[in-house]
Amino acid sequence: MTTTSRSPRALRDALVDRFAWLGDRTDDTGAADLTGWWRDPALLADIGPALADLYADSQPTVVLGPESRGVLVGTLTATALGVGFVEVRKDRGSGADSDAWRRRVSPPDYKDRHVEFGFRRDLVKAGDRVLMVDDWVATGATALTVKGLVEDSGATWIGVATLVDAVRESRLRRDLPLRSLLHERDLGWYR
Ligand SMILES: O=P(O)(O)OC[C@H]1O[C@H](OP(=O)(O)OP(=O)(O)O)[C@H](O)[C@@H]1O
Repeated sequence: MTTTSRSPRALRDALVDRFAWLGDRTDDTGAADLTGWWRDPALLADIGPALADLYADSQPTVVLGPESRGVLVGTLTATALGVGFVEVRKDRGSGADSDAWRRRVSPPDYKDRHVEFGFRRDLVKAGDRVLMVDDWVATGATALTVKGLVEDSGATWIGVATLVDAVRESRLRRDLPLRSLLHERDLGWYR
């Protein structure tokens, strides 16, 4: 267990309080303004430990976070766990070191995009136990693609910890598996 300064209920209330919707909400995460969460020092300190606690008994050896906000919340979580962190880069393109890079293209995400995700092969190895962390999960395209990359590497996949669960297919919660601090409906809007 890591340590948060407040109960899960109080943390959820603080996240809801600091959250804002922008625009007309037609753009899912594009209309969700999470920036208030990072501005509150006490909230910033609690987010990593709270995400880590979602998988308290799983003993990850590394945390993976996709660009861009997965890098922010993933780093907080890895720090709370005392393990290292791997950036999962998007649409990195080909480079001279392409053999060193593990890549997969996603199915359509919440913006109907096919995104290429990747990380350096030597950063995730067989024997690692991998926790993925992100701010928001909608279609699950990002999470499923990262899961595939981890399986390609021979490492053990634990699951996904996210701040907000906005999944459209509930089977994803079991299949990924996915655990969250908030559901989209806690933020005052639900399809
Ligand atoms: O479940 P999915 O449909 O895959 O959507 C979830 C992803 O979308 C958001 O990232 P976004 O693509 O907006 O990237 P950004 O953080 O770089 O803005 C969010 O941070 C997740 O990574």
